[in-house]
Amino acid sequence: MAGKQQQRPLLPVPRLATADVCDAMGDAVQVVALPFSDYGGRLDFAGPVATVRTLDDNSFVKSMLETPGEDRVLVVDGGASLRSALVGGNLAGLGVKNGWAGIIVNGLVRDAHELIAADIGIKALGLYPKKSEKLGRGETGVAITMGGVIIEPGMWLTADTDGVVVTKSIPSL
Ligand SMILES: O=C([O-])CC(=O)C(=O)O
Repeated sequence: MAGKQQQRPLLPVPRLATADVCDAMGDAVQVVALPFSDYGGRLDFAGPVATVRTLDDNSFVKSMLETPGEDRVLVVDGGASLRSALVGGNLAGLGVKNGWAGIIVNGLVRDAHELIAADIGIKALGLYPKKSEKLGRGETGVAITMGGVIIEPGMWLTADTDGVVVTKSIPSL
């Protein structure tokens, strides 16, 4: 008897697909070309960008997530460091509580089982069990360069399982 074929779970249809944004807006779209994986409970998220730049210190990630998110996306340039996790279950929970749409980390995160249960988008380069320092290093509200793209606060970011794209303003398709 033939066994039942195992099917991969269906992905939700994005409200605004990054592929459609790319097709419709051409050169006005920049793809953040980094090998992100999804860790949050939301696979599909978008909003105005807020930025943090830091290295192995998540003080500013926390202080930003403590402010009202207003459906923004926090983009964290962690310098692609593989030495510590910049976001875990507590910070993800803060992001949910304060109304952030998502967190994108050019670096690592931890507490995968908590992140997946959090109603927020979280993309990062990978997982790592050790937390970062909290010594107040870093800056916020600055232009950052990630995946070959300059990302400035106030730009519009669209993310889904295909990837991450930024545009100067909200895409109109
Ligand atoms: O506290 C940290 O540095 C990161 C973390 O584990 C959390 O957000 O729960």
